[in-house]
Amino acid sequence: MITVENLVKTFRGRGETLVALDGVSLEVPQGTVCGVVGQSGAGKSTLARCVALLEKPDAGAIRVDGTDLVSLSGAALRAARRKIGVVPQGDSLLRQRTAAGNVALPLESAGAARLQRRARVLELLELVGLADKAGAYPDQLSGGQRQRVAIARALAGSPSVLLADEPTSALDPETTASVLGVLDRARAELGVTVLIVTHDMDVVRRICDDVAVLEKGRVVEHGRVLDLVARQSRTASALLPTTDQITGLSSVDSDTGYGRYDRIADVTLVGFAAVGALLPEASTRFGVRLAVLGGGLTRLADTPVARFRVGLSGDRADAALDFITEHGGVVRRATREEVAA
Ligand SMILES: Nc1ncnc2c1ncn2[C@@H]1O[C@H](COP(=O)(O)OP(=O)(O)OP(=O)(O)O)[C@@H](O)[C@H]1O
Repeated sequence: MITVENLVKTFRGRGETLVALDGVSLEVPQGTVCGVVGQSGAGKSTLARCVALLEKPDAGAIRVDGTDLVSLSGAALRAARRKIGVVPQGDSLLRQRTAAGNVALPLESAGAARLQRRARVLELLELVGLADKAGAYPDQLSGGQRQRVAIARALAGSPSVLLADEPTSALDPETTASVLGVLDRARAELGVTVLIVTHDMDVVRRICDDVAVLEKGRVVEHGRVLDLVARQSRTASALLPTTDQITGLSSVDSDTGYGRYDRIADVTLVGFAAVGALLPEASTRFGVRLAVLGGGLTRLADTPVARFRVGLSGDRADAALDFITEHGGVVRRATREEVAA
């Protein structure tokens, strides 16, 4: 488990102080993948650099398995650094070393014996699917393969935390999938806690259990991705299909305000059962006609999630929406003003 408590980091320059992290707190349970997202300049990389112990925060604590790493120095700090594997931003391999040579580097620094090193390097290259590329030089590898070697190198010291700063930037979608697959495997097979800094919400969609949204050095949203999409949140807006503006409803009924539907609502459904069955069941049970006006289906890791804008016609439209809510759907009824707009 990583716990970040009230982290503050400022930079001084040309007479002014820039607050990059303004009291950031975060909890990442062991074995989960947490995405750190936010606009450019929000403080994501600074947070990653502090957690990697490459930057010393002005205040606050970073606890990994209970130990506050900020308070360490000397040999204890060096030992703590080994517990945090870092996949740096961009191309970070040494050109003159083979894939195996790059992965071996941290093991050499730690003084591991030759035979032990060999076995560990092969094991790690196997994990990232590159056992057959042990002797290849970085220039002979694709961008995605180089990134997977960097992940293997970061895992060499058996860290409990793996930190990756924009691991998929500049990669095409297929290569991105293979790199994310490797990070997911590291979590599943080694139980490593993974922190990924990214501006790509698709990375969050595909592998993150948790997400933290940074804005101007502060955490403005943090939690389980599946919990956040089930409410009105920034994460839901960024990850779920957009429900289109209500169109084709020009003849607004002066009594109901809802045009040709008795009710219009945005409905978020999480999980196989809800996505597959809830809307038709509500429609049949309450004798309500239900039309999908917008939105769509997406997938968050292995879980299907849908957000639809629906129009309901029938006397029991409200009862049908209540039924959807009672069965785990998240319903937001459109207001008359929204419909009339
Ligand atoms: N070494 C530094 N010296 C001075 N200012 C810095 C330094 N590192 C970061 N900053 C500033 O701190 C703020 C946060 O930067 P940071 O790189 O952490 O943001 P970010 O969210 O990672 O942005 P990006 O997505 O563009 O990488 C920015 O205003 C940046 O200019």
